[in-house]
Amino acid sequence: MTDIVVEPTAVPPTVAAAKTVVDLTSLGAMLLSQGAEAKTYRFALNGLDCIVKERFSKKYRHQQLDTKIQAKRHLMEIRNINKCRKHQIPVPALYFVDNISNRIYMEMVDGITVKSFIQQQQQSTNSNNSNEILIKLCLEIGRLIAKMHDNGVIHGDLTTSNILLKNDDIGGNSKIGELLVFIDFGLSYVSVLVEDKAVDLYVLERAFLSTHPDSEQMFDQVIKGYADYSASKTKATLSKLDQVRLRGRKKLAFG
Ligand SMILES: Nc1ncnc2c1ncn2[C@@H]1O[C@H](COP(=O)(O)OP(=O)(O)OP(=O)(O)O)[C@@H](O)[C@H]1O
Repeated sequence: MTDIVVEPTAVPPTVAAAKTVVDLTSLGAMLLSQGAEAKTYRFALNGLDCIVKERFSKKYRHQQLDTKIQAKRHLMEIRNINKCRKHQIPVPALYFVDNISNRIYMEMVDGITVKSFIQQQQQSTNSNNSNEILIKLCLEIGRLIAKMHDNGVIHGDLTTSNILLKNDDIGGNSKIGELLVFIDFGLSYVSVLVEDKAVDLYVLERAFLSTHPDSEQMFDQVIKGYADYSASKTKATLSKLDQVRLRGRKKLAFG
């Protein structure tokens, strides 16, 4: 049986039906980054500026296992981006999905990572204004994560690199919350368990503290935003977070 791979180019379907997956760079895509599991390209999809995320094989893994893991992460990423979008949690729009090449063609967010933004603000000379902006930003991050959890989505890899901030006049910071976009849902899954929600927050806390010096107060604002979303819905998760932290400290101390 011949595999049919449909490439979203302007070529006629007879030409697009190919036995092998076409290298994106040969279609004019520009490689932006290569992570542990996927490559990210910038690509013009019939004139539409987009990002293509393509999962690649890990040669050290058993091939069948690798294919299974790739397919699962690809599927979870699509499913949970869609779920978030349905519930008005900001994520890129999905334009096209290819389940054979494991490629996701999505909206290109014109902006920077929250990681870079925090670093810029921490170096700013107007520290009062920067603090105010960072407080608003962190409150909103917390609120949106609570909303994601309330809708059953666990991100699985929350870091300040996996949240983007759209380019805008951030100096007029009243709408900073509207500029956030969550990406990288490859490790996401669906769960309503407080344990899973608490671990999701703990992963973000570790990322904050290891990436940004003196960020304890910023993370406190994330927690405040999370709690403010709905005290009744978030209370159990936040008390579980204390237990998860304790476990984390014991693990660090005793291995
Ligand atoms: N929709 C998007 N718009 C703009 N930039 C994006 C978008 N999606 C991803 N990127 C950029 O590509 C980078 C890698 O994307 P992503 O985190 O989804 O892939 P990844 O390979 O899983 O990364 P890593 O292994 O480093 O976690 C992001 O840090 C971001 O800079």
